[in-house]
Amino acid sequence: MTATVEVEQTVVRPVQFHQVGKAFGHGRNAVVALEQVDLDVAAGEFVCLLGASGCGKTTLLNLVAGLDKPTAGRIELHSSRPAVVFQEAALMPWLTAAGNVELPLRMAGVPKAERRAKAAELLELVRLGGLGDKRPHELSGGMRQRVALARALASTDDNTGANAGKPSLLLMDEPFSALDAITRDVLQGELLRIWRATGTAILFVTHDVREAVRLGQRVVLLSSRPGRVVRQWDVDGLSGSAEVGAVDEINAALRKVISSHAAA
Ligand SMILES: Nc1ncnc2c1ncn2[C@@H]1O[C@H](COP(=O)(O)OP(=O)(O)OP(=O)(O)O)[C@@H](O)[C@H]1O
Repeated sequence: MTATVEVEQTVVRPVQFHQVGKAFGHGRNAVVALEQVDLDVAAGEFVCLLGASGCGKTTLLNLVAGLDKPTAGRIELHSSRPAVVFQEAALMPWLTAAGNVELPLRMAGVPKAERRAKAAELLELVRLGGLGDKRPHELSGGMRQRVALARALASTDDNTGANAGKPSLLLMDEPFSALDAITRDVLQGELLRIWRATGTAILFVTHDVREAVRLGQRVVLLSSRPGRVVRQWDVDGLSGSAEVGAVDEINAALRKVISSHAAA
């Protein structure tokens, strides 16, 4: 008699949503922001989350970041501490650029010399080498977002203690939408370079279909309130007419989602 041993191939997924719901308030006045959301992000994957205004994108990121708790379903997190990059850089104005990047390392108890070296390395990565002693008001909007990105990478890079061996996950909430078109275009390219260099998974929220298709490997469309996953597209490596075709198709689906909500 032969025994069969089944070896389970477990793919590490930094985050997995199982039928997640989130309601604010109670009873008749409750606002259901998310309903039955099933979503996962693989290690190193770049996922863009798209949806109309108010469909629950920020709520979803807040749940992953642990800033809020679901009211239904379950979220499995298998990543080092996720960090969020917001629309506004939200830097500490009294700290230098390097001091801001060092902050999460300081809070994690990383010794001074080590965190200085790490901050310098990350500022190089976001092409701000040599500007570590500048304060936020001395930097442009695009530069401040680069500092915010370096700070988030410092936070997710913590691979010690309970985080050892876990994949990193970066959460980005419309990080470039307050920037001018040229700076946005440059930073999108920079983000792709940094994503490839670091291998971190990214969950990126945007309103902009073009941005989602340019950056993401997968685009996930949420319905209008309550937010649910309506459709997903594999957009990895698209270029030329295939990229334009994907943008048109996703734009049409987004418009449909928005108009069905408006008619409700
Ligand atoms: N703390 C809260 N209390 C009550 N309602 C909330 C709260 N936070 C969010 N909401 C509601 O939940 C819904 C989803 O909000 P959320 O900010 O997640 O949407 P969004 O898709 O990120 O919107 P936008 O694209 O405009 O930033 C909205 O109707 C919002 O008013």
